[in-house]
Amino acid sequence: MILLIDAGNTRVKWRLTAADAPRQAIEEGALAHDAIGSLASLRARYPALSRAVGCNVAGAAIAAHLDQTLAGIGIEWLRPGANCCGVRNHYEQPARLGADRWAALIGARQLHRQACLVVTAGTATTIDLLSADGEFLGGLILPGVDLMQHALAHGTAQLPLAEGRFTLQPRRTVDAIHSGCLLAQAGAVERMFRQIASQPQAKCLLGGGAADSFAGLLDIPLRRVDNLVLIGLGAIAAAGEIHPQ
Ligand SMILES: Nc1ncnc2c1ncn2[C@@H]1O[C@H](COP(=O)(O)OP(=O)(O)O)[C@@H](O)[C@H]1O
Ligand SMILES: CC(C)(COP(=O)(O)O)[C@@H](O)C(=O)NCCC(=O)O
Ligand SMILES: [K+]
Repeated sequence: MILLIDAGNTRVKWRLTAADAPRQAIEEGALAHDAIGSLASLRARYPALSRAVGCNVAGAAIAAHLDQTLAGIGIEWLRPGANCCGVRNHYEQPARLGADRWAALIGARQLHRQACLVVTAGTATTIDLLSADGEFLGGLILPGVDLMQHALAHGTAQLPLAEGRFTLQPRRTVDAIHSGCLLAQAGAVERMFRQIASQPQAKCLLGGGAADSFAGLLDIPLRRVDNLVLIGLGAIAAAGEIHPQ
């Protein structure tokens, strides 16, 4: 039994799987950073749990807390490399790519073996290009929806942090902010998708906590897939492409 862990800047997503069936969740969940300790109960409830494979982009303190919580098992942390599970990493410095982005690309490759735009709407939004041959060609990082709205509220005198409604012709401040932040996300996605739109069966795979806030604005071939990172980690673990520390 393997515990897959995706430690993002807002939430830690986790999935317990059988070693030979990484896509079937025995149990899964998402935790706020201050609830990481609750993962310790999995060891008592699942004595067969023998491995943990994770990626962390939330900093060393979160990694240390997870390592401490799962000390009896030992977490094998993913470090992006040049190649893994049929995906080639064209980042100038491959190891500098976010491990979540790397795992999500590998997860996407498991699900769609044509040209693909891998979009994760998390704390930040990432928009990554994967060729039909599994080449990671590069991608964007932009503030997530929430971060955009917080930036406006904190960076200006008059803009509130308040819920607005989406409209194409906003006539209220809160709607202007909400609509601007959502269209910024959708615009970046649709603009990047143009690079692969003409390729056969090109598709956008969209996941992440904020995905549903703008998925409906996207006028491109789309598949909503949450937890691409966990799917990728499962594939990496099953392929033996992550090496115990
Ligand atoms: N229902 C929602 N509508 C819009 N944004 C949401 C919603 N639920 C969560 N979010 C946002 O999603 C982000 C967290 O998503 P997640 O994929 O867990 O991020 P990360 O991987 O960065 O931890 C946060 O910015 C949060 O505000
Ligand atoms: C861009 C990210 C912050 C996204 O993380 P998240 O929003 O999922 O917490 C993360 O992938 C990261 O820290 N990347 C490292 C820099 C890079 O990918 O170039
Ligand atoms: K930072």
